[in-house]
Amino acid sequence: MTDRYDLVVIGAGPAGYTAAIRAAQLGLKVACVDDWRGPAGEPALGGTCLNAGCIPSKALLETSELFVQARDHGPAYGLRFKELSLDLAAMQAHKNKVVSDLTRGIATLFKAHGVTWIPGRGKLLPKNLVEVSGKSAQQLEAEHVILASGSTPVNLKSAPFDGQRIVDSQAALEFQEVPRRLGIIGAGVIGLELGSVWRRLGAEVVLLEAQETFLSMADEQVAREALKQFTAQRLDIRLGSRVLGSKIEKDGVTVRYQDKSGEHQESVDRLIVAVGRRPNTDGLVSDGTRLLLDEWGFVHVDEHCRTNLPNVHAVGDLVRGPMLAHKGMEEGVMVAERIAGRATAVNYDVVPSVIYTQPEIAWVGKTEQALKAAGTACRAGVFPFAANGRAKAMGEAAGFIKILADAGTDRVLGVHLVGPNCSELVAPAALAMSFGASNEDIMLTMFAHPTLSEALHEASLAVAGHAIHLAQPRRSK
Ligand SMILES: NC(=O)c1ccc[n+]([C@@H]2O[C@H](COP(=O)([O-])OP(=O)(O)OC[C@H]3O[C@@H](n4cnc5c(N)ncnc54)[C@H](O)[C@@H]3O)[C@@H](O)[C@H]2O)c1
Repeated sequence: MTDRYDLVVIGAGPAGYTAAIRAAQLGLKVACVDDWRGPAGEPALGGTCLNAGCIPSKALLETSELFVQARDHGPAYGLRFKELSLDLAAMQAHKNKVVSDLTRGIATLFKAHGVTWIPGRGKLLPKNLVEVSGKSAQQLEAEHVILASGSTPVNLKSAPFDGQRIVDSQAALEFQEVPRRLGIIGAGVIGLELGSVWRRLGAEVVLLEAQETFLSMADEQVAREALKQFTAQRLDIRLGSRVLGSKIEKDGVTVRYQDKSGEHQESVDRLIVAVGRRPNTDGLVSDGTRLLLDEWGFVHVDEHCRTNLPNVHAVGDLVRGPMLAHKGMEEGVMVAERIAGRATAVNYDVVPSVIYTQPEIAWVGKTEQALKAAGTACRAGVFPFAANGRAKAMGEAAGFIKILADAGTDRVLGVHLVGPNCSELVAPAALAMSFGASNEDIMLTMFAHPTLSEALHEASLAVAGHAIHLAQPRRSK
């Protein structure tokens, strides 16, 4: 028998489950097909983000940061304890509980909204039929289909995953002991976050990064400050290092790489490969279904996430743009609303990015170098956390907030942050930008004292040349 739905979503990561819930809220009959299996082989909702990415990594980042705070700063803050030790099994158990609570939460939300969850692998056939394989094998008829099958880590030929010594970002969350020496290929978002976790817990960490420029997607001033802080934490970041090959030994891995000075070799206990992710399009559609991909292998879509096939949309990591859960979620909402007849759009100019290291790195809008390259004249205001009372009280006064405003119109074009809680502080900046705020709008807003967010206010005053808590302000009216 073939069940009929208004909408079938393939993939229950943030983009897919959000689309399914929003469509159900709008009165559509919705099914969501997903093949993720949890640690005991049970079907689990939430995709990579909840099960093996954003959420578990944040649990480990939080605990490892608490450990460092207590070990390195506790005594200076007047905290005395006999001995601080790490119970890695308990740390992992905490992380696993956070994950299972949240994935079960999605199941509850599906139930509450009347979304039918079908565990199994979905494949799009011609005429919007969806074939589900696995235990619940069946065919579904769909008026609309949303493809949201996500992405998987890129496997390098020079260092292929073996699941034990050479691992991807998922396996790197499951280490049952702290590696003595950890190698990471790629000093991007994942490399830096996972490197931070294991460095804080005592591992020596070497990151091999092919690019000569550190964090080339970030504002240069932010990247420079972050590199300074990470180097002080003894994250050994080697830029311009191209991996040539690797060899798994009895008790570790040897990596061969090349930089300007020649060929080198590095021996580590474990090697994490974090060189990007690729869209999951393998087996997503049948041979007879002519779904158009772009030149990088992403599903080709327009600004409203429409594919070349009638009534078939694609969202999240499967399509162009940054591979960020929140970008996928907004696309999911947009597509669900458009299917239900609303004229919703995503504002791709205001997508916040965050790297959850310590200090945290975040930005929204354009970098100073991108504005320069485009010939857009802008005014910059920078305010350091060293002059913010709350950051001082927290003992986390490194970093700054930088605002870039159009020199002619005063409109805020970019906000760049490095420092404590910047993952949260980027939200008011994104809010201001999504309302098309001018720098003066931020200047005229009252911020609570003493808070970290005052640094955002002071950065806006610095754009105009009169930050209150800067010793050497520019003279201005
Ligand atoms: N906090 C977050 O928002 C978050 C967290 C995790 C992942 N993600 C997303 O997931 C995706 C994947 O993350 P990622 O860190 O793997 O990718 P990334 O693109 O952020 O970083 C990969 C890095 O690997 C380098 N690289 C590529 N090939 C290499 C090679 N052969 N040798 C050495 N270096 C090499 C690249 O130059 C780049 O700096 C990204 O799009 C990222 O934005 C986001």
